[in-house]
Amino acid sequence: MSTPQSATPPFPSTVGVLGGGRMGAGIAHAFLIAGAEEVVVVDVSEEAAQAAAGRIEADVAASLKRGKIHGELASFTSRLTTTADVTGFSRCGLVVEAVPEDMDLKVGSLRRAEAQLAPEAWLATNTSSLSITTLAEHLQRPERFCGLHFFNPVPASKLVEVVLAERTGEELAELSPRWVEALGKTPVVVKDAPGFASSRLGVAIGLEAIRMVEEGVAAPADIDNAMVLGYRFPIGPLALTDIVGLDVRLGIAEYLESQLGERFAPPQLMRDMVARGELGQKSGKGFYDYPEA
Ligand SMILES: C[C@H](O)CC(=O)SCCNC(=O)CCNC(=O)[C@H](O)C(C)(C)COP(=O)(O)OP(=O)(O)OC[C@H]1O[C@@H](n2cnc3c(N)ncnc32)[C@H](O)[C@@H]1OP(=O)(O)O
Ligand SMILES: NC(=O)c1ccc[n+]([C@@H]2O[C@H](COP(=O)([O-])OP(=O)(O)OC[C@H]3O[C@@H](n4cnc5c(N)ncnc54)[C@H](O)[C@@H]3O)[C@@H](O)[C@H]2O)c1
Repeated sequence: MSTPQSATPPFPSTVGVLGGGRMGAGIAHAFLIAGAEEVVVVDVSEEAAQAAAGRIEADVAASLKRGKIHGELASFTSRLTTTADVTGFSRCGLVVEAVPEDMDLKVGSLRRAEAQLAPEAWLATNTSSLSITTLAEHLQRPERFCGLHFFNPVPASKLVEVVLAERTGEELAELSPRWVEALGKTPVVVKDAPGFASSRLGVAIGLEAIRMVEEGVAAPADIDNAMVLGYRFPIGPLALTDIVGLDVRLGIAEYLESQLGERFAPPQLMRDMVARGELGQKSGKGFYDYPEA
């Protein structure tokens, strides 16, 4: 996958990202390497904003090393602003929200972002599962809001789900898939439904794999190998849960349980691991160990 770098990308020239964690950093990286004039990442504190800058720089450096993009590191990072000051969004034509998967937190964060935006600017959420229609009910301009669901790891993923809510306007429905294509990715347009087209299936497999560990059916590596070698998954469901983050998947599962019933009830083992801080790759321990984290 090589990313096009056109002089005038068909997305707003200044893009904001709210929450510069695993996904926010990836989203910032995607817009930077596709030619955004400026990407403004707002996180909860100056310290968190600094950490976001480090993640984005590492993503850009990895893409350079892999030969996916060309040029000096500074030619990308000089277009990046990371800050705790949400007023930076006032110069953005599009803001993508990527704070943790919690309805109340997302509502508050989206409202805070929208309050800074020019009336003609667009707003999107990277939620994995939450109802875009419900989120939109809390906004002043629901017609300028949609879901842009990026996949992890963003630099390696070719997919973005575009989720259209009941009140998403026609102009945004037309524009948003074109933005995704300009990032060198493929848009899949889905109706607003819990877990959309992807998380509902992906989380179901991940939760079942955790229940199998809980029941002692097989060791994590054997469950993963069964799916990698038997079903040709690129990575096993437990290794993937470690990459996504157990806390992230727990948030998604809790919401899907509330909407779709007990088949999405998070296993006790998952709750216990999250309570112990075993969040996967980012914390150094999940179903596997990551000594370098
Ligand atoms: C929870 C949410 O709501 C939804 C989600 O996001 S769920 C998670 C979905 N994600 C997945 O299922 C991930 C599936 N697994 C994978 O894609 C792969 O296993 C993996 C990319 C994680 C690692 O793959 P692996 O083979 O070990 O690494 P590697 O061979 O180096 O990379 C595979 C491809 O990704 C590219 N890539 C990986 N990291 C990259 C990076 N940082 N920058 C640019 N490209 C990268 C590689 O260049 C390679 O592409 P190529 O074949 O065109 O050269
Ligand atoms: N991890 C994944 O694989 C994945 C994939 C696709 C979508 N998502 C979704 O993306 C979102 C973020 O997930 P993540 O994995 O990047 O989480 P993360 O924990 O890595 O990052 C969250 C970031 O948000 C920041 N934050 C918290 N509260 C904030 C606030 N009030 N204002 C601004 N920033 C705030 C945190 O400091 C952190 O930097 C979630 O909705 C998740 O469901 C995650």
